[in-house]
Formats: sequence, C-alpha cells, structure tokens
Amino acid sequence: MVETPAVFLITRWIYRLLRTMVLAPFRFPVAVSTLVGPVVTVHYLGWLGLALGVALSGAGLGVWWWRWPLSFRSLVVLRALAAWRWFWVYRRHWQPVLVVAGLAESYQERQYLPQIRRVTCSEWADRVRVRLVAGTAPADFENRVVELAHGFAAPSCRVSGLGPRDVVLEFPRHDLLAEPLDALAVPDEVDLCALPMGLREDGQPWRMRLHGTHVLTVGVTGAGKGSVIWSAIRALLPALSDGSVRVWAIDPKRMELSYGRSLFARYADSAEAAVGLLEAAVDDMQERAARYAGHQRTHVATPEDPFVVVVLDEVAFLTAYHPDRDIRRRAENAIATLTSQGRSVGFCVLAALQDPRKEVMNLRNLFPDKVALRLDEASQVDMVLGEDARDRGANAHLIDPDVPGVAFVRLEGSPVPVRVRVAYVSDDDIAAMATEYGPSHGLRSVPGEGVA
Ligand SMILES: Nc1ncnc2c1ncn2[C@@H]1O[C@H](COP(=O)(O)OP(=O)(O)OP(=O)(O)O)[C@@H](O)[C@H]1O
Repeated sequence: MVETPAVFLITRWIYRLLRTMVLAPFRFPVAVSTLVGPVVTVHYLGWLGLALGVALSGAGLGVWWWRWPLSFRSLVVLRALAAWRWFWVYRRHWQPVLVVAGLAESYQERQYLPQIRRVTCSEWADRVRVRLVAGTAPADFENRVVELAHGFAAPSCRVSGLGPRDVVLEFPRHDLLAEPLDALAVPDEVDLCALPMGLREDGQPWRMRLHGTHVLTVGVTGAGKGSVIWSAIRALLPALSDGSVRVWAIDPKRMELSYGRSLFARYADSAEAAVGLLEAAVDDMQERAARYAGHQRTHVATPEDPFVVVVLDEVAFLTAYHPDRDIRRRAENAIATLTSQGRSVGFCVLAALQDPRKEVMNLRNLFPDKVALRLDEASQVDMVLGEDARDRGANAHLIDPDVPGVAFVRLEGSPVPVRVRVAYVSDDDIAAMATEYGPSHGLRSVPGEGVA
C-alpha cells in the first residue's frame, strides 16, 4: 500500500482553504457582506456608524416586508432559511448520512463523497442539488430515498436528474397534505384536461385529465377511491347540466354511487345491467367512430356529441369476482374495447379497483393514467405506477392509513410521481350536488335494472 506523504495532504488543505476564501464572495455574496460589512463599517465609521447602519438596514427590510411581502419572503426569508438548512442540516450531516447509506465511494483507500452544490428552499421543501461522484449514477440515490429521508429527518425524499452528474434531492419540510381537504368549489367552467381534484404536496392544486385518457384508481378498502370518483364528478357538474358531458355509472357495491344517482345519465348496479351498460357504451362509441371516420380526428364535447365518462366502481367485481364466466368475459371485452378505442372519440373510463394483481385485473395497462392510493404491498406499487416509481419515492404502500385520500400520481410530462391528496366529497355534498344539478339534467335510470 502506498501512503500519501503528509506534505501533499497539507498543501491540498491549504489550497482548498484559499480557494474557498477567494470564491466565497462570489458564491455567497449576501452572507459574506453580512459578515464583512459590519467589520468594515466599524473600522471606517466607528460603532456609532455601525449602529446607524444596522438601524437603516433594519428599517429598509421592514419596509420591504411590509410593502412587498411576497418578494421579501422569496428573496430574504427563504434564502436565509436555505443558508441555515445548508449549514445546520445538510452540511453537518452530509458525510455520516451518505456513508451509512452507502453513497460514499472508495478508491485506492480514499473516500469520495457526492458534493452539495446548492440548497434552495420553497414554501414546502428543501431542494439539495448534488454533484455526483464520477462513475456513479442517479439511480444510486433513487435506491436510497428511504435512508436519505430518515437521515435528514424529512418525511420523504424525491430524486430528479438535472443534466450530467447532477441530481436534485427534494426533502419536504412539513406535510401540507396532513389535513383533510373539504370538497372543492364547483368550477365555473369545465376543463376536461384539468379537473380540480385536490392538492399536491408542493401546495399547488392537483388537476386531473379525463379528456383523451382513461384513469384507474387503485387502493385498499378505505383508501379513498370514492373521493377520487366524486371529486371528478363534482368538477364535471356544470358540463353535466349543459349536457356536454354525461356520466354513466356502474355501482356493483350499491353504496358508492347510489347517493348521486340522479346525476347519472345511466346507472347500473347489477352485473347483467352493468355489462349491458358497458356494451351500450361500446356501441355508441363505435357509432361515433364510424361517423367521425374521414371527417374528424378529435372529439369536442357538445350536447349533441357529449363526452361520456363511464364510472366503474370496483371493476374486479365484473372482471374477476363474478361467478358467471360469460359476464366476466363480456365485461372484459367491453372494457378493453372502450379503453383501447374510446379516447379520441370522447369516451373515458374512470375505474376504481382494490387489488391490482393480474389475475384480478389484467386490463390495467389499457389505462394510461393511474392514481395509487394506499396499497397493501410494495409489489402493488410497481403494478400500478411502474417499476421505477418506488425508486423515485412513490411509496404508496407506506401511506399512513390515517390519511385517506393521499395518493401518488404521475403528472403529464414528468416521470417523477407526485404525492397528492384528493378532496373529500361527503355524503351531504353529494346530496347537495344531486339536488342542485340532478333534476335539470333529466336523469332516466332504472335502479337495479341497469341501463336506462
Ligand atoms: N379524500 C379524503 N380525505 C379525508 N378522508 C377521506 C377521504 N376519502 C375518504 N376518506 C375517509 O375514509 C373513509 C373511506 O373512504 P372511501 O369509502 O372513499 O374509501 P374506498 O377506497 O372507496 O373504500 P371501499 O373500497 O371500501 O369503498 C371515508 O368514510 C372517509 O371518512
């Protein structure tokens, strides 16, 4: 083994120290001027000058905070917080946490650590930009999100790539989704590509697309699947009353959707009727597709050609649990046809499911969008959100049972799953929705017999 001579080590330390001192005013101009400014002031103007300077700066900051609180918050408060968090949390614990988590690399008896490049704070999270050790990959961090979150005392950690050799670790400081959300206000206008559903963990509204897609909501019993369905229906209400959107509902449990029955253009609660409803949807869809062929490539929702949302609660009842094989086969065929052909002609399936295993539901890949509420096992997360989702922090199997309505979803254009909480639409809300929007919508449903 070759030992590095002490003189080399000392020279390297001195070089590093000098480099830090020279670069510090450029890297941390505010911190350096806050430290150096008072010393220079005392030197040239004395203590009275310093007192005056402090008073003037304090007054200036006060006016800034009072007149422009938003810019004060982002340019002063959050930056000061970032500097503090960099120093107190990340810098201080960086080496032990990374070594214990197995993210430090060794080469020829020397240890190489990924370097913190920058820490920034948003209202809800810290973002730590990290320079990787050459020869390592972002996936090393993705595989250690649980260790990193615990190591820096954060509720979770999410990793995203930022060009070659750079990753960003996002650590929430507190959980904005801890409290339940009441049902959201009914929007004035319906945007089928962005229905207001709840809140994202970064404090932004969570909006869900229905147009041009199908959505599968998966979660154990009591995870909040009903909230996803009802929040979507609530966001559609104005379009239900003007007739440009129609909801066809299948309610095998006869519990979830029956409250709002008067909102649905069609409703079925028995297996036979449910399959009839699905097949009727396929017929309508195919008739529309034939009409559009060669004339129209995209669907625009109008009362003449409404956007049809087929809401399917506990889809496994039809595809796996029903004793009649013929029912299961017909249901699967109809769902597969609707999901594979319905998107461009204005048919959308919004389905809920408890158990995502293949033997229960082998059509899940026909749903482009998934909502993963609390799940039983890690392997189920892979089934719903894809194999890489847990590596990116989407641990839906670790969602606390005390926070129903919390889920992971992938937003458009981003591979990183986002944690959201769907608003809770209570039975009273549903009753009020049915009273206000139901009768004018003119429902014709035959309970128990299915298709109206
Ligand atoms: N978004 C939410 N926010 C807060 N609490 C919720 C939310 N969604 C559901 N809950 C609570 O959890 C309970 C169960 O919810 P819900 O019936 O929607 O779950 P589910 O997934 O549909 O279950 P099941 O499969 O048994 O029907 C509700 O009665 C309510 O108290």
